[in-house]
Amino acid sequence: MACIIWYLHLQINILSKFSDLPIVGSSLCIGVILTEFNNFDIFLQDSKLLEALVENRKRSVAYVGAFLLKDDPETDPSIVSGSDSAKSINDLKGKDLFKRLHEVGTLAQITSIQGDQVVLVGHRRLRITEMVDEDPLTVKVDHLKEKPYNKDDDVIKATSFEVIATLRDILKTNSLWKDHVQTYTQHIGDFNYPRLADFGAAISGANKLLCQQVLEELDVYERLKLTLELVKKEMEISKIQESIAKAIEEKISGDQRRYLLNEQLKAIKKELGLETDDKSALTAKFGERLEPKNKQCPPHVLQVIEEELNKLQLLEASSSEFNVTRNYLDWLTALPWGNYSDENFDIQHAQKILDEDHYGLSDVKERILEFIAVGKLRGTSQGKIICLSGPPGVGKTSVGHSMARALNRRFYRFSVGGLADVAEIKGHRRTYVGAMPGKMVQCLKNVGTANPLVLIDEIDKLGKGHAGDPASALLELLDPEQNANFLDHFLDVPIDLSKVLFVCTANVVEMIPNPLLDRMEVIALAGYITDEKMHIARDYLEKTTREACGIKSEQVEVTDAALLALIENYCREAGVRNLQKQIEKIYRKIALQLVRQGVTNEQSLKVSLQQGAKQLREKSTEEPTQIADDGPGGKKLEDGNSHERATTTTLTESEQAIEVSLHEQPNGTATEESEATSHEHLVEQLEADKVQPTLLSSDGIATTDQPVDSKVNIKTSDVKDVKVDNVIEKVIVDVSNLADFVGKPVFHAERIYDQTPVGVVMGLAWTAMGGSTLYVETALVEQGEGKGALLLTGQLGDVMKESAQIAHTVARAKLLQKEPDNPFFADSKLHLHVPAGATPKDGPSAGCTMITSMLSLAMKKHVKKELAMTGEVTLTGRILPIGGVKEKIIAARRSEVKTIIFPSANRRDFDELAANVKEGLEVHFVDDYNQIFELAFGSNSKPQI
Ligand SMILES: Nc1ncnc2c1ncn2[C@@H]1O[C@H](COP(=O)(O)OP(=O)(O)OP(=O)(O)O)[C@@H](O)[C@H]1O
Repeated sequence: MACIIWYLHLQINILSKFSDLPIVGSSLCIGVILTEFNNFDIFLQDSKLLEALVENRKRSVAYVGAFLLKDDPETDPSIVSGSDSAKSINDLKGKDLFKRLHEVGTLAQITSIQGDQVVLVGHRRLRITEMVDEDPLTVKVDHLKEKPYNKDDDVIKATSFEVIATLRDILKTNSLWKDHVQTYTQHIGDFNYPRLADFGAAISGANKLLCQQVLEELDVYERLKLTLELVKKEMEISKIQESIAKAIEEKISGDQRRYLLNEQLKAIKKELGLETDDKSALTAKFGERLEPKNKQCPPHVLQVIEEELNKLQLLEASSSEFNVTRNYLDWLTALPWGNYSDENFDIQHAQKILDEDHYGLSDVKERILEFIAVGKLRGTSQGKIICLSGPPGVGKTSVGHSMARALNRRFYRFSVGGLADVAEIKGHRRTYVGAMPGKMVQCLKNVGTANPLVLIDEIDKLGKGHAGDPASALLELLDPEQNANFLDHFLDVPIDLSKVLFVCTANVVEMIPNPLLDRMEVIALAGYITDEKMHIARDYLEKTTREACGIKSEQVEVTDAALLALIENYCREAGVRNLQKQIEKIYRKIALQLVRQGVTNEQSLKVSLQQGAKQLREKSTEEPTQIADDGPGGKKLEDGNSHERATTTTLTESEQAIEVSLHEQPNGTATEESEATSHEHLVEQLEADKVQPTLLSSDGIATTDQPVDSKVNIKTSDVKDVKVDNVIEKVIVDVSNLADFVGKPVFHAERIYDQTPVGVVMGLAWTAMGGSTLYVETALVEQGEGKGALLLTGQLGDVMKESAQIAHTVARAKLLQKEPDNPFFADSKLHLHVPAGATPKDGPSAGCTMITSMLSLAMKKHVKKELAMTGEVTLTGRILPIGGVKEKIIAARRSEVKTIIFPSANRRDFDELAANVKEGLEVHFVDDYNQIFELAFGSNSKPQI
């Protein structure tokens, strides 16, 4: 008992110290989980308590009691931290403190005291019985012992094992527990069940209230169960901790990996020069690009480039501004500053190239040569804008191309047909998203020289934009006065376009905006007459098409008659594009025909080759005798393979059948005897079939040559390599089979009448598609006094309608002059029609034709046969000039007109025409309608009865 008293005494002091423990925080748990295997540090703030402890220790009383406080905010979740109760814990003394203590606590040994730090080791359980002193709090206690238990109880054993196993598992996964491992392994022999339960609970890190439960539990089995619960919970926490750690580790390592890979990628890109974002790489790239043109590059451009490069360095690589600047620099450095191709002013060379590419067009070629000659004398060819005008397909674009070739300039073509946006020419401002420079800057970048030949196609079809006027922008571009400092909106630095040679093309010159037209040198390409088309077709179109189709000239023949028929019946327009299409059509069909033939040949060849090779191999093993070839050029048999290579004979069906029957000999091998018989039979068959073997050319197309004696070839084929002469299989396109290639004629003769009836006269018209003939027909609708009137049909435009009114008046005056008593016009309602009704027509040039048609009806006289006329008429009967003389003459020739009447003012145009265009025509030039009257109704014109 003395011992107990001693203990009690000690513990009174210790307990009083414990009143301070809540302040120290971590020491709270000590009150619950102190075991003799662990040391715990606590810090005491209560000086009185500390003094008492030091005093006790000096007296070798080194034991205290440690108790957990009730309602402690750290242990009891129902107490909100910072509340009044939590705050006042430090101030608790005496009874108040006593009431707040849990009854069961731990007897702890003080192992050291350093300042306010006290190190405790727990030993056994205590229960408070009564309070002895208030400050420091001193209490009486009972020592508690576990309830007796059966050491061999299986359930207790099993539970304890489970606790141990769980603790081991936790130790494996949780590194925090490693410190405890040592203690655990050191004292493993000292463990009994209650101590194991205490140890497990002490290191579990569970809630202190739960630990207090373990402390208060005196039943060993129950205590073990409680501990097991705590360590199992700990195990789960460990697992969660592990998975959290793993996930975080993965995330971190993933990020790190990505970072590393990115860095590597950057390094690789840089190494390969692909690094786009790298500013220094970009600067180096632009610098490198600019290096060769540095000297020729204008200083103002160099300055801008330098400024932009500096700006680029300051910009964030991911910013949009950076991309804009980079794009801008890209364009700026890509332009061929000061890089010119050497111009060739050699007239002979130019003539050669122009003749090489185009037939005829002598006047056009002459104009181009003149232009080059001027360039030679001046040393430069800029300053002029050439406009090639004419109907479609007359070669405007290709003449432009030839010009570039002749002058040794790079060629660039762009079409402005329907172009309505000025930005297409002048570029967009850089600030817009997706901004692009204009066509000219694109052209310069594309061609890589600063003096290309730029062909602006379809300039007459320029659109009218709501955002600016493209014609005005073109003016700035084309005008030699302005284009030395052409300013593209995107580029924003002046570019010198004065060295660029501009060639425009147009179908109708009148449609070109006047200020533009004013600056142009118009060269008209009128269209081709039949004779010219024949030459173009023969010497140019056919040749190029044949090559394009991979056909050899000896395989095809298109006769002159077929070509003529093609031109006259299918391709009557001014240009030759349609003619080109038709020729292509013919050649495509021929190509198909040849390939089909070639494929058949190839297949049958394979069969015969296999057969022949097999037979030869058999033969050469059985009968090595060499047999001379009796065909021309035959060779001695060397081996089966050489035979296989050389044999190129095609067999007919019957031949193949025999080959197959040979092949199907029993045992798979033909006997020598049966072979001999079979071959004889084969030869007979072939003779009967009149087989014409065809030789395949290297490209798989059957080539043709001389017919061969199939008997000789086949006879030798089983022992020798066969040398078969080619069979001619020329495809001939003639008038008779032309329709098989190009279908039925599309055009029928423009001539409706052989001899025009009374009231009908042939006129000549001009359209954007070239010239054409047209009839003006006048008929009487009704007659009666004062009924004179004029009805018009045939989709006539306003000008043509007016022209008809004028014609009516002039015709009336002329009739009055010629036949004063004839009241025809005053009393007749006339109907004037111009076929074809579906085609809109306009213009004043049919004036004289209309008058003649009306007079013919009035006087009931035919006009002269094969006569056509054109000319505008004034009210007084004067004849005014018209346009498109060449086109009209070409159209007249097509309609087999022999006599043409033109206004006198057009004589100059006529004289300029080539002799072959004028050939065989009787052309009259007139000033006044009276002259036409004489020519149309001359002495041989008789009134109709
Ligand atoms: N005199 C000629 N000699 C040889 N080939 C010609 C001749 N005239 C035109 N061609 C050929 O006719 C085809 C059409 O010519 P191109 O495309 O130049 O016509 P275009 O007048 O520019 O037509 P569009 O007004 O429709 O643009 C080209 O293949 C061209 O080579």
